[in-house]
Amino acid sequence: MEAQQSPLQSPDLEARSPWSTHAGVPFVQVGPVPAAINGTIRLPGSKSLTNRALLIAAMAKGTSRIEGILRSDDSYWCLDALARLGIKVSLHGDTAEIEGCGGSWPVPSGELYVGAAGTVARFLPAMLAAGNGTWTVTGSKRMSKRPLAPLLDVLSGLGATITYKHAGQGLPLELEARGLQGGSAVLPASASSQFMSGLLMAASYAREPLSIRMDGSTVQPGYVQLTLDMMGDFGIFPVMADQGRTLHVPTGVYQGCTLRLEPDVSTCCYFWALAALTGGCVRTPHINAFRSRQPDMEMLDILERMGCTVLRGADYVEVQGAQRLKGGFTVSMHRWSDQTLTLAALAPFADGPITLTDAAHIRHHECDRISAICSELRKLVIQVDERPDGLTVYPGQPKPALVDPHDDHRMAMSLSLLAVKAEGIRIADPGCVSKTCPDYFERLAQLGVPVQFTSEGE
Ligand SMILES: O=C(O)C1=C[C@@H](OP(=O)(O)O)[C@@H](O)[C@H](O)C1
Ligand SMILES: C=C(OP(=O)(O)O)C(=O)O
Repeated sequence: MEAQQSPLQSPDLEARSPWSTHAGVPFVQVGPVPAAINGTIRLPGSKSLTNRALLIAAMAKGTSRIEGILRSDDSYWCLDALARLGIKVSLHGDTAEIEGCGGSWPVPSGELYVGAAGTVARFLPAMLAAGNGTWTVTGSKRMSKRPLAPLLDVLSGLGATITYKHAGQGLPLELEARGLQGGSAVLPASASSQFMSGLLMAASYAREPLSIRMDGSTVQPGYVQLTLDMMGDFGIFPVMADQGRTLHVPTGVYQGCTLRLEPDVSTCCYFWALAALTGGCVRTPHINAFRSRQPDMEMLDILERMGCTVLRGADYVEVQGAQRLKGGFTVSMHRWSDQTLTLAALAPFADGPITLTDAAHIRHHECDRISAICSELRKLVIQVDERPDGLTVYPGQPKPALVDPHDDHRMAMSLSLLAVKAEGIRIADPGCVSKTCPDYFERLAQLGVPVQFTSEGE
């Protein structure tokens, strides 16, 4: 029998794009798996790389060809905003050809909707501010509550005029752009690395060189490195100083180029976890295990620590599961916090408790992720201790329940991992995976995981 339920949160369906899946499907029942899961899974490009590449290509001089883009809600809203700005993009499957505007947006006014995409909400305002025009920027209900003020304060200091449409310094807002002055800026980076990435991407279009100092301890600094790498691909090379805390960005215009994007390592992690949980073997091609800079590559070290075998190649990663997963350790999630939920879902099946720390900022992601995963694990009768910056999950066998992903793709994908090893777990609102992996449940099914979409009462 399912445990007693609390009411489900209603998702913000306006943020689901034409690329989303499972509209109106209330539940999905996943698992249990009858045997080890073995297979090869080819995933599309990283969300982080896709939205960086699309936006930088739009600002560049000349045409860019971006191969292997992700087609999901987050990239849809990025492309939608670019179309409204007058950028010509042609899409052929997973290849985008983009005619860059060289820094002056062809349509200098209008309304731009960023959906629930943190990458678009934090990168686009900076890139708009580097041009000339007046735009209204709106986003999903949750995105309107997520932190944005530190970036907007710096953009105002550099020349933009920002008017907030609601109380507080967030979306929706009107941004009047007159180009960015150069000079120096101090950017608080402890709530999100995306502020720094956004400002960096726009900085070379300032009138003078801009030096940006990161204030406080930067969360997930690896994403700033991804930004610097992508800027380099388009010909702009900031210089680091002060042990990486300050970046000097020269003036200059991005040059259009051709790029093939690496698959999304954050999404790979769910499939690696599937191998770990079932004692199976999952291979993900086209990841360079020695050179990939995607922060969630750190998951592989933890899977090894849990007893899995990881094969690393120049063009693949393969994870082989363990007979019994090992626990009894603490991990700092400061550098790769998107996988906090994945580890919390693996933890009940380990032989000792697992403590996840240094992730207070994920309370401001797609939902309050620490509170949400604790509440859903408790519905499954798994013992958890919640702390301000993380949680401890104790070993246990999940009981049947209906669980709520809180309109968060990573909650849904992580809850599906718990369901793989238990009877009778249903997940509400399966379509929320569309933010980064619209065909997630179909991919599980292709690998042999029982997946059934159901409606109430079935
Ligand atoms: O720059 C990026 O592409 C991202 C940065 C991180 O966000 P925060 O630094 O806001 O935590 C990460 O969680 C997100 O999924 C992607
Ligand atoms: C935090 C995430 O996304 P966003 O880019 O919206 O911040 C995420 O994908 O886990």
